[in-house]
Amino acid sequence: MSYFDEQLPEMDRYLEQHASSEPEILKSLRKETYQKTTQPHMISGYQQGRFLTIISKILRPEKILEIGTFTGYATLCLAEGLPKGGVITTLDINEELAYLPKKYFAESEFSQQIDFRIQDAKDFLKETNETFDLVFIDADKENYVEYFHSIKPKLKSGSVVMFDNVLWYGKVLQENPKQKSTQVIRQLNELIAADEDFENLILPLRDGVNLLRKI
Ligand SMILES: C[S@@+](CC[C@H](N)C(=O)[O-])C[C@H]1O[C@@H](n2cnc3c(N)ncnc32)[C@H](O)[C@@H]1O
Repeated sequence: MSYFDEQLPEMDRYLEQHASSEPEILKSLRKETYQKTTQPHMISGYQQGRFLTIISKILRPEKILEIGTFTGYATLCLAEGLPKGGVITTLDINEELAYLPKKYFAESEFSQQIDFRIQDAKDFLKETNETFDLVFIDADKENYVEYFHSIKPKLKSGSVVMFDNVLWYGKVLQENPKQKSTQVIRQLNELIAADEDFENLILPLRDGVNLLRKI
């Protein structure tokens, strides 16, 4: 769900009409996500998907990490920017839904470059010694601050991190939020803004993307 989608649907349509078109495989995946899942709004979708692809194509990352695969829409968008030999590791804890991303990953031209794991991201980040050029974090909001601390040592100068949903449907403006997720997202945005190891900007794209570059 995007801000414009709710507030000014005609602007949302205008934005889509004036962006690059979505590859056919993503159209099918989006359709099947809406048919087969109970929370299809979690999908990144058209505009954010094109944004992820462009960032990935600019960076040409050897190693991408995605936290929160869901049906694999953003995974395939990010994979479009991988150079030959590059790999995207994507993590999710939902085993029941895994058949869907698996099917589309296998069909895609990136099947050999996608490392899809059913694993809790907190465990993965504790175990891995890898470093990443591009990271997309789009999972359990309550753990966003923990993800920020654990991803930091796994970045190089120039690595890019994107946290999704950092406007949290506008709830970040609440001064004393009761919801834990809102509290954590507010804390995350403050931590990032104060961290001199990064330059960042919150893009008001869909539900807000905090875009960080490690200095
Ligand atoms: C918003 S969806 C991801 C959407 C996807 N990135 C896309 O663009 O279409 C969030 C996903 O995070 C997964 N998730 C939640 N907690 C997680 C955790 N601790 N580790 C890995 N994945 C998790 C959920 O199962 C869910 O599929």
